Amino acid sequence: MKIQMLGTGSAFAKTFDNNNALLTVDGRKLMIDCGITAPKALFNLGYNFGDIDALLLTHMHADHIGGVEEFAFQMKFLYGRKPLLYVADTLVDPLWEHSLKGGLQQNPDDTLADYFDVKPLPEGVPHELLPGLRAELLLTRHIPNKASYSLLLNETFFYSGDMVYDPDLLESLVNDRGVNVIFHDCQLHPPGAVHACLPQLLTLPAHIQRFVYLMHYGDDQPEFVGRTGTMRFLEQHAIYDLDDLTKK
Ligand SMILES: Nc1ccn([C@@H]2O[C@@H]3COP(=O)(O)O[C@H]3[C@H]2O)c(=O)n1
Ligand SMILES: [Zn+2]
Ligand SMILES: [Zn+2]
Repeated sequence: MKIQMLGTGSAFAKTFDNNNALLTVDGRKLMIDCGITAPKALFNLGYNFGDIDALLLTHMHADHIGGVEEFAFQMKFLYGRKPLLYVADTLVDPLWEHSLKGGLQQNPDDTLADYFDVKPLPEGVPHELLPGLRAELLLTRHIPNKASYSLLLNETFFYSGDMVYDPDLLESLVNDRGVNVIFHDCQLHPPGAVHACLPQLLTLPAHIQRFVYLMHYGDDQPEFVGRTGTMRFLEQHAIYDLDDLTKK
């Protein structure tokens, strides 16, 4: 599996694009989240929406879903096909009713299914998204009373949707489930009200920090290089082979 971050920025970052990712497995591509900057980021990297087989959404903030309307319209009117859309079963209805309907609805009975092959995912149940790519959604804490999901990919790769610091979860993923790569959102400055912040992540024990790669950071990230313990920053646009990350 290869993973390329289309962006590694926080919601308000301007020098980094939204924290969205492109996974390639056996020649097929799945996007994790599709924020406001995703259409331009894909274009700048030489891709287009026609290259994408499936989209997986973590939660309903614009840096994660703000590009979905363009994705849907391009697939319908430029590429003439419905991509797979994986989203938590609890978010299917709000995604359409609260975020997409205003732009995408053309006829009164239009739904998300007019644009996507919608695959609602229950929490905690592993599912094959593409051949060779399995995912389990984990409900993780982000905004009170607003569902947000993190991802356990192919059993050992944890990818945080936006989430607060949850050391118990990280400990149990590593100790009990064999997770050996953790991509984690990281707010550089405290307090970590809705995201884990760097001072909190720096308190993780060394045997966890060595698996952690930081993403979803602010524009002043360059000032923090070398100040992240044994955790490393992900670089947007770099292509990482998961096998290489697990060997480090
Ligand atoms: N209760 C909240 C809600 C939102 N926010 C900020 O708005 C951003 C929305 O995208 P995000 O990536 O989840 O990061 C959120 C916070 O920066 C915040 O700081 N506190
Ligand atoms: Zn975000
Ligand atoms: Zn968020």
